Amino acid sequence: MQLGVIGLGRMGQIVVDRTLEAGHDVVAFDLEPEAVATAADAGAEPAESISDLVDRLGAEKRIWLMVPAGDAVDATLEELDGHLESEDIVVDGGNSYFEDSVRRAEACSAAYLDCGTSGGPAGAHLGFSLMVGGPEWAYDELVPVFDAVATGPDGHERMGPAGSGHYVKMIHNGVEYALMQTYGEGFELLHEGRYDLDLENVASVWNNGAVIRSWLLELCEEAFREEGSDLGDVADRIEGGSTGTWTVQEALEQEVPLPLIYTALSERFGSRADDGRFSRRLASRLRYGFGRHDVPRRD
Ligand SMILES: NC(=O)C1=CN([C@@H]2O[C@H](COP(=O)(O)OP(=O)(O)OC[C@H]3O[C@@H](n4cnc5c(N)ncnc54)[C@H](O)[C@@H]3O)[C@@H](O)[C@H]2O)C=CC1
Ligand SMILES: O=C(CO)[C@H](O)[C@H](O)COP(=O)(O)O
Repeated sequence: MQLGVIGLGRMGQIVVDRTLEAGHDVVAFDLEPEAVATAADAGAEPAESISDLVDRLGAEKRIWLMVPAGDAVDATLEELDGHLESEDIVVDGGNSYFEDSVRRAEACSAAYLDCGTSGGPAGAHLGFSLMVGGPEWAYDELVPVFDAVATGPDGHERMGPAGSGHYVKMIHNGVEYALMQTYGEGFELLHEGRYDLDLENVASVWNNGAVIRSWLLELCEEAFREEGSDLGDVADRIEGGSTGTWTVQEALEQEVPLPLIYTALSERFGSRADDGRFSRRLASRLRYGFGRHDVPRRD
């Protein structure tokens, strides 16, 4: 099969490599010429623009987008518009908002597959886990590519109609936030607690047979090995947050309680207060108000 890949960053390059390794042909484009050169070194046919990429693809075009979620997806689809027919297939493998994917599927002249992709660049050697939404015929047609990009045939599934792939990935990310938060809390208590513990050793022993073993826990072990038990100079600030925000918004709309995911998201927002949390400062001042307790002051 011949696949066009647009967006050759951390994730897109892996899509290129794995598709080539499985014996397929790849035509590759990115706004950054260096990224296109890297894909060409790996064996892909380089394209100079999106219309050049389209021209290099055969009659039935299969195109995988791996650009940042949001405007970049719309901009790419706008450029593809006019070059696509109903027998063509576009896959969006990024972390797009599922309602955007429903809208794009309706507007796109080709069959549109929204594909939630999990595994991250660090898991690429195993292949990804792919959650796909959209028309069944298009999913079936792309099975050889999904087999290549995923861990294998068990690493991808069609979830349902348009939007369902990105919907499942959005909630996956909410779970990811909460798991990271709970490992963080456990290790914080171990770090602050009664014993002087080597946290890499704790993570390692937990990863060998413990109920709570997982890939994220293996990554905790790696973090303590590389940064030390006190996490060295890693700052108390967590970026990201869009997929977790969408998960919480959806839960509010569906009236489904998910306090753990909400708390994990709140911790991220709280971590970004430059000057300490206003709410905690007010609570401290109120303790003086009612109890004449001392108020710790800034220097
Ligand atoms: N990094 C991760 O752990 C994961 C990322 N994702 C999602 O995959 C998508 C890509 O992520 P990354 O590869 O990490 O981002 P990245 O920032 O490493 O790569 C994005 C690439 O897209 C290119 N690009 C941007 N706009 C473009 C356009 N209009 N036309 C052509 N190329 C364009 C950029 O030049 C860049 O090379 C995002 O939606 C992200 O949320 C999904 C799962 C895991
Ligand atoms: O989808 C992913 C992992 O599964 C991406 O790494 C995503 O960026 C994680 O979300 P956030 O940036 O909000 O932490």
